[in-house]
Amino acid sequence: MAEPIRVVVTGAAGQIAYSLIYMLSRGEVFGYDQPIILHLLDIPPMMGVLEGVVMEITDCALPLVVGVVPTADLSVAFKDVQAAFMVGSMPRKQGMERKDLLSANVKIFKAQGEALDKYARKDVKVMVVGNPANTNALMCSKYAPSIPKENFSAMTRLDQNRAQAAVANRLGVRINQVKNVIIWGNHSSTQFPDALNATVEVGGASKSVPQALNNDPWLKEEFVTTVQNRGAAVIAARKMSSAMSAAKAAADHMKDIWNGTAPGTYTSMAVLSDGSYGVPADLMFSFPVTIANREWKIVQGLPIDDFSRAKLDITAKELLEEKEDAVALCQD
Ligand SMILES: NC(=O)c1ccc[n+]([C@@H]2O[C@H](COP(=O)([O-])OP(=O)(O)OC[C@H]3O[C@@H](n4cnc5c(N)ncnc54)[C@H](O)[C@@H]3O)[C@@H](O)[C@H]2O)c1
Ligand SMILES: O=C(O)C[C@H](O)C(=O)O
Repeated sequence: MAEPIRVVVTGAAGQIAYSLIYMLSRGEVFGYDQPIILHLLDIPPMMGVLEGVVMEITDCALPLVVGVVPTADLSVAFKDVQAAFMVGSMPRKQGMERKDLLSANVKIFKAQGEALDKYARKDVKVMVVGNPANTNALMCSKYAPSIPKENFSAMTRLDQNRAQAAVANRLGVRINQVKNVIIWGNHSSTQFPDALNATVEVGGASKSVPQALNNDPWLKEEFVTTVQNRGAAVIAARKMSSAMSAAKAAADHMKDIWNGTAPGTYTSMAVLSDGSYGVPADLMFSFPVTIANREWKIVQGLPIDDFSRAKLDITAKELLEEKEDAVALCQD
């Protein structure tokens, strides 16, 4: 058996963690032969609840879990971790935009960035789930200067999964027949869900999604707004934000970092912009990426027409504003 790896989940007593921990513990992310030591971080008032989660992990009798470290201490939580799921933060309530959470949450990511810098392995892969995820990830990496910036990403995989499911549904095909749906920009209602470059497999042949849909106006209208507002729709229905689907997306995201993307396939994640597609540099912007050897590369050369250009610019502008606010908040 391989040596165990240390994996931290923050917000470990919360909703998303409750589903995510089980997926990690089953081997769905790091592999069915990879033992893990789970570091579970939450805040002091949640230690009693976290104790219950630890009891349940024990009672699941999962052979890959060779250690569990519940803690409210950042120096313990981040010590020697190789993978970090940064979930812990406040979720939004009905009527809020995700960026309304910036003042409540960004300082959490500043403090945890500093702790990652001090205690984690330098090759740690850090994915941010807590909202506003892109800007939290940017600030987390800024406060962890000894860890390569490329090791930080923020999750837009839930949006991608939503978009892929919506396209598959519209076409009446199975989810795995649809490939290369892209989420551009912010994990917010300004994101641009783009199926214009996506493909669908029908009867062994690959076809472009716009072609398969006969250039249905749905693709540039209802599809975009439905995916942009899906998080709010779940909150309106559940009175709580998405958790099972968010945990699944977090597992998908880290699994792709760990194992790479399949040939001919790309995935979306928010990574540090290098100016590709005219997006300002130094923003955590969701791009299509391919991954090999645990390193991502932004997919280059996709066609961007005037419609897409306008959408990319709107979401980049929002991220620039969030960054400015976050920098100011972290200086307080
Ligand atoms: N990126 C995405 O696609 C996506 C999807 C769903 C939810 N989210 C976000 O994920 C976050 C968590 O959602 P949830 O439903 O699990 O919320 P939750 O309230 O159920 O759980 C959050 C947990 O974080 C803990 N926490 C708060 N401050 C902390 C800190 N400083 N250190 C460690 N833990 C801390 C809380 O005590 C709580 O146990 C929210 O910000 C939510 O908006 C993001
Ligand atoms: O929408 C939210 O606030 C939660 C989450 O980011 C989601 O997309 O479901």
